[in-house]
Amino acid sequence: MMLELKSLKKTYQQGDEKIEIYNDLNFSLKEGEQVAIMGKSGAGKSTFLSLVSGIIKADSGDIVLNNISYNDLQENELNDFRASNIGFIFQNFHLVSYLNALENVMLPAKVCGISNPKEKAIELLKAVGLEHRLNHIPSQLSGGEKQRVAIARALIHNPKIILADEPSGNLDEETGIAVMDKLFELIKQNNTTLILVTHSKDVAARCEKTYQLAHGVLNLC
Ligand SMILES: Nc1ncnc2c1ncn2[C@@H]1O[C@H](COP(=O)(O)OP(=O)(O)OP(=O)(O)O)[C@@H](O)[C@H]1O
Repeated sequence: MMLELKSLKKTYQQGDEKIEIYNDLNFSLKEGEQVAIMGKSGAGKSTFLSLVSGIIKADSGDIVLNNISYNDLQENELNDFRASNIGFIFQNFHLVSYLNALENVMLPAKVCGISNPKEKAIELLKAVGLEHRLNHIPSQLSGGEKQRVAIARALIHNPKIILADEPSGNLDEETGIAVMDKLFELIKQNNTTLILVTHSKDVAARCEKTYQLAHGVLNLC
């Protein structure tokens, strides 16, 4: 297995109250698999992605990605591991506002010390149809263009896995479809593993499997 979540327990403290999100969450994913996660608002989908990314810690249990156990890593090791192994695509794009499209895409490659970041970034921006927008900063790009920059950025360091949180959530239907077409084309080319959180059945249907998260359990649909 490429990714395993073993008996994860996660609670949040809200004032005096403890909210339990998962008590015993188990999940596994093979390399190159694409899965969608659906579920009601508040079910814990974003929490799931944050745990897999190592940004937040579980109360107990373990996550193993590519044979590396998160429990065995110090915080700085986990940060390095995340930077080189995981790509992110968010609903709100999360581009750096003062960097142009090319510089935004080059960022993860620079962090990971990948060679020829500029050539690779240009290649990916061409692949998402943005070769004419290399020098535009985010405020000069449309929503669909920003999301395509975010897709190029998520792929530049050849991550083992991409975590996408409502990647087409802020786009009109037609643009959302075009952006998803591009994402899936690139992911299949590179055999990249994908976990995609979405409220859209159409987007989920592009994945090989769909899980429903409810009451702290992931059920295959
Ligand atoms: N840092 C936090 N502190 C306290 N409670 C939190 C925190 N983050 C999330 N929660 C709570 O945990 C629950 C799960 O949140 P999460 O964002 O994972 O849900 P979600 O399934 O992604 O929801 P949505 O579809 O609305 O984005 C929610 O009830 C939320 O209020």
